[in-house]
Amino acid sequence: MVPKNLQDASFTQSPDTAQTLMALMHAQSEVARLSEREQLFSSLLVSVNAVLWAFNWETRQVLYVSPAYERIFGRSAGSLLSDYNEWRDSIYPDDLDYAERSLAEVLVKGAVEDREYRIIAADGQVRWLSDKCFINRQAEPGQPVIIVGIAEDITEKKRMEAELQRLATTDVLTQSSNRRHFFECAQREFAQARKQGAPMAFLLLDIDDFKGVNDTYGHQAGDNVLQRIAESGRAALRRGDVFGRIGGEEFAAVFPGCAPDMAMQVAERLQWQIQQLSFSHDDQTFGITVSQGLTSLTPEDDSLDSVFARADAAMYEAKRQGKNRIISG
Ligand SMILES: Nc1nc2c(ncn2[C@@H]2O[C@H](COP(=O)(O)OP(=O)(O)OP(=O)(O)O)[C@@H](O)[C@H]2O)c(=O)[nH]1
Repeated sequence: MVPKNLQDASFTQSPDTAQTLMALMHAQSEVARLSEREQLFSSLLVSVNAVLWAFNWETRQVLYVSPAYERIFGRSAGSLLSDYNEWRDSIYPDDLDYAERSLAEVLVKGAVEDREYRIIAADGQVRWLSDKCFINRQAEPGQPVIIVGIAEDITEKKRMEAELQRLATTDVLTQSSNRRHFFECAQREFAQARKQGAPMAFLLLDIDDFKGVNDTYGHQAGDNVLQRIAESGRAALRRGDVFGRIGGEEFAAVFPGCAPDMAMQVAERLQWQIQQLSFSHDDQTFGITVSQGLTSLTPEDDSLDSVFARADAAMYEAKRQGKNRIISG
């Protein structure tokens, strides 16, 4: 029998017994060391906010999933271990095909580190995951293919990215596209229309005597006018149209697939809607008008610049002719 405290054991017995006791002491300290390490690993796995997982590709069995799975997915790890379809069921339906295809890619590539897809957590919330996966390199030849992975909740990062994108492309005052974003989108529509030989109309809109609005009613009232014009502009658009504020009191729109007479109808409706707007400042009410320059893509247009220049000239012609009108150029 091994003494209770091996350290205190007396070594007055035979050399064999002493050796056995030494081996037992060593084994005991090894067990203590391993159990310490296991505790360390398990506390690491609990605190890491990412799901570590292992998957047997051949048997389609989830072999291991770390505690963060239950936190992020809101589902039971036990159910996932007994049925891999639990994972498929939690994927956002539009992303399921991509998530499965990119998982299979790991067999060819050895590692897939740019997988991002959405899941629907048990509470109904949609979350974004970055789910990197790797072939287990330590497997012996002939052993089953094990895929290991680390899935991180990147919902907040995605939200911040979307917010940054919105801030970079939106005019703060009117919440319309800013100049740079408008022209990026317009350029894309121009290239598409040229490629397909489809019609496309371009509209420029400039508020009449806007300086007078600021001077008479104040900058705040001027800002309000800009916001209401932007609302009218957005309301006049169909899906796929592009609209933005491209200067102080200047707005622009692109109507892809829109023939000239249809574009004129849109501009006339917008002109009328803006004429109906009524603004009040202290006890005064006032209205505003706009001048619009309209043009359409021609076979000679080899860049958006020439389309823009024609719309600009038409808009200045509208100003020259007395404002509050639409000129087609
Ligand atoms: N309130 C407000 N005013 C702005 C903003 N950006 C530009 N403006 C003003 O827009 C006015 C533009 O004046 P002008 O270029 O003389 O044009 P206009 O008075 O509309 O004259 P026409 O274009 O000839 O009809 C200036 O008074 C600018 O200060 C803005 O963000 N808010």
